[in-house]
Amino acid sequence: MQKILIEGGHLLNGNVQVHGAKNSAVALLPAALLADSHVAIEGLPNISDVYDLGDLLEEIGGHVNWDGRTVHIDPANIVSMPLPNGKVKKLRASYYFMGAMLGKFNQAVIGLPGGCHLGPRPIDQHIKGFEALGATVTNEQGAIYLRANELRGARIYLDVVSVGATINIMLAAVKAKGKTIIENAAKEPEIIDVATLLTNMGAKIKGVGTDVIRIEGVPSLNGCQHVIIPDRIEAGTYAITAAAQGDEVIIDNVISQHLEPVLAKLREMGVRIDEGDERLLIAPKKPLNSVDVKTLVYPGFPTDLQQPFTTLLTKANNTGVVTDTIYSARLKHIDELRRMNASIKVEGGSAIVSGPTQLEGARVTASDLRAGASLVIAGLMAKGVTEISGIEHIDRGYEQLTEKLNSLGANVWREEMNEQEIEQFQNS
Ligand SMILES: CC(=O)N[C@H]1[C@@H](OP(=O)(O)OP(=O)(O)OC[C@H]2O[C@@H](n3ccc(=O)[nH]c3=O)[C@H](O)[C@@H]2O)O[C@H](CO)[C@@H](O)[C@@H]1O
Ligand SMILES: C=C(OP(=O)(O)O)C(=O)O
Repeated sequence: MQKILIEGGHLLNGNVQVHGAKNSAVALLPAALLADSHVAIEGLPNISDVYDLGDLLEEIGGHVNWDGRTVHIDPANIVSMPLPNGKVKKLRASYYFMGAMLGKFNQAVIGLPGGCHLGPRPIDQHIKGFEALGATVTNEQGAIYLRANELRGARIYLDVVSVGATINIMLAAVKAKGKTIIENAAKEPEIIDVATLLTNMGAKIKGVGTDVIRIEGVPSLNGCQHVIIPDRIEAGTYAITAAAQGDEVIIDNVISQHLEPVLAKLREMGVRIDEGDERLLIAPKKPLNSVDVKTLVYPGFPTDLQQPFTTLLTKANNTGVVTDTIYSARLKHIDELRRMNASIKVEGGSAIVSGPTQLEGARVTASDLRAGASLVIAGLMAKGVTEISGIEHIDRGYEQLTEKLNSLGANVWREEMNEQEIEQFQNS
């Protein structure tokens, strides 16, 4: 087990390249099993969630070959094998095997998903959608059993705007008989990316990117080639990092429209941002002003950047209020930031950050992926050395984080934890 160490205080300069979107990748891989022949997906990130999903595809008979950042999936021998345990429990997106296997085989047995602990993360809207399409869904000893004689298109209104439910229902509906309409659908760019893959496979989907998606079922789907979109959350993390500790940082492979609410908030804080062709230049030349931030469904401010942004606010003048309306309990980074001298109060579900404070290096634990990112940014800003445990969460979503930061001038490294540290971490 490893930890990340950061010697803070170095000013960051230079270029950083963004990888393919984690939250697309983790849906594109299960979606590929719906095809009858070879699917190639280009630009995948080297992160543990992606490898775990590749392993799950192989467990059910898929042939998965990596050629650099391109994965080739031959789904011809995939069978409807139950996936009740093992890697499905490691990540959230294993739930996409429910929709994809139900769509392909009219049945699936998938363990309840893992992923970041952000408070309750129900999947009732996924199940509502599967049932509307004609499936019987039961929860037996922690695994979801889905069975249908045949899937039939239906009109499904989502009670909650959900990325996962929108994609999962699309995956199940593309081969259902007749028309499916998903109302109150989520509009995230990753949903459009998955619909693009499915359309290239021969699916008939209209309206993605709006809150009404219409799907006309087709009997079969073919193989295809697909290029993944850039990861807006990784790009946003580097934009926030640059605002916190940068001189001039250029972020390459960005669709800046995907980051509008984050760039707007950074500009409101006084950060200079130049938008170029697939790149952003971030240059925080002046003292930062605090802002309030409220997370919302896309195109609002993304919950996945709330924790990193909270860290940035510790450097700004005055008080900023951060409210996460998607995951009100996504606050586990706050205690760790306080250990580093941040002045943050939690009141009524909002984090009230008073600044500016000089953060100080400390031993802290990443409880989830973006809490990890927020602590890394804090470590870069802090005086002294910060030690972060729980970094397997960070590796779920950030490729070569230490290498990328060091290329910008940071001093970040990994070390093996000793037995006592592992014990402390496991008891924390
Ligand atoms: C793999 C992946 O893409 N993960 C992203 C996805 O997670 P995920 O797809 O799990 O998140 P959802 O969009 O489904 O969740 C949004 C909100 O809806 C609630 N909800 C969701 C489903 C449901 O059946 N019932 C229900 O009540 C959730 O508790 C949450 O409050 O979107 C989240 C919100 O942008 C991001 O933080 C995650 O990074
Ligand atoms: C919450 C996240 O991921 P997951 O849904 O995969 O746990 C995230 O990417 O911030």
